[in-house]
Amino acid sequence: MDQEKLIKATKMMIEAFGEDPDREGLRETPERVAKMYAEIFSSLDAKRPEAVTNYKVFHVADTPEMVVVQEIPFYSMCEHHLLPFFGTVSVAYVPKNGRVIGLSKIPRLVDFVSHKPGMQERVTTELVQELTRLLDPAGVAVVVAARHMCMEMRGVTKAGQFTYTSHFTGAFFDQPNLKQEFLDQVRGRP
Ligand SMILES: Nc1nc2c(ncn2[C@@H]2O[C@H](COP(=O)(O)OP(=O)(O)OP(=O)(O)O)[C@@H](O)[C@H]2O)c(=O)[nH]1
Ligand SMILES: [Zn+2]
Repeated sequence: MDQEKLIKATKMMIEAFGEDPDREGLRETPERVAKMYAEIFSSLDAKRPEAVTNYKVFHVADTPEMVVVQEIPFYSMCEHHLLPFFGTVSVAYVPKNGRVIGLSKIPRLVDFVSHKPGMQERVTTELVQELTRLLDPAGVAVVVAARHMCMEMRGVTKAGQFTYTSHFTGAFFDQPNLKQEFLDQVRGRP
């Protein structure tokens, strides 16, 4: 990420607001903002989740029916307004041939797909795609519940609403009872 450019752009924005970029409270703001974007858009630099951590696959003798990780908090930025959207992601997968992944890798994948400018729909589908690529499970289920600051602090200004998105593949798509079991676990828990 081009830190110099971000520093210059932030200074220009402060000037465009009609504010004084040299006043005490704002003097170091361009540097802070540049560092902040490097952090919250870290996936633009990493490009692939494997650049941040390994995604070792483990083998277990008895394959569980499904693995569920509930309500993983996430923060992202909408690409339309560069304002935050945030909430929780619940993820489940059905292992194939005893293949499982370290549990912490699922929140790490959530961070990877959300640390760039995006849309809630893409957080949802990219998470499914990455888990499928890394583990090749028999099915993946993802439900995202999020609040969008671009709908709360500006524009339509409707506060406190959750937007839900979901994506189901493989066994979750083919077997309605499995999908229902997952939904029963995450329902009403935004
Ligand atoms: N589908 C989807 N839309 C989003 C997401 N985040 C923001 N948006 C919407 O993106 C749209 C951008 O629409 P535009 O008409 O170009 O922007 P705008 O004039 O600022 O729209 P308003 O928000 O209605 O004032 C808005 O309707 C936002 O609510 C998201 O994650 N998914
Ligand atoms: Zn927006």
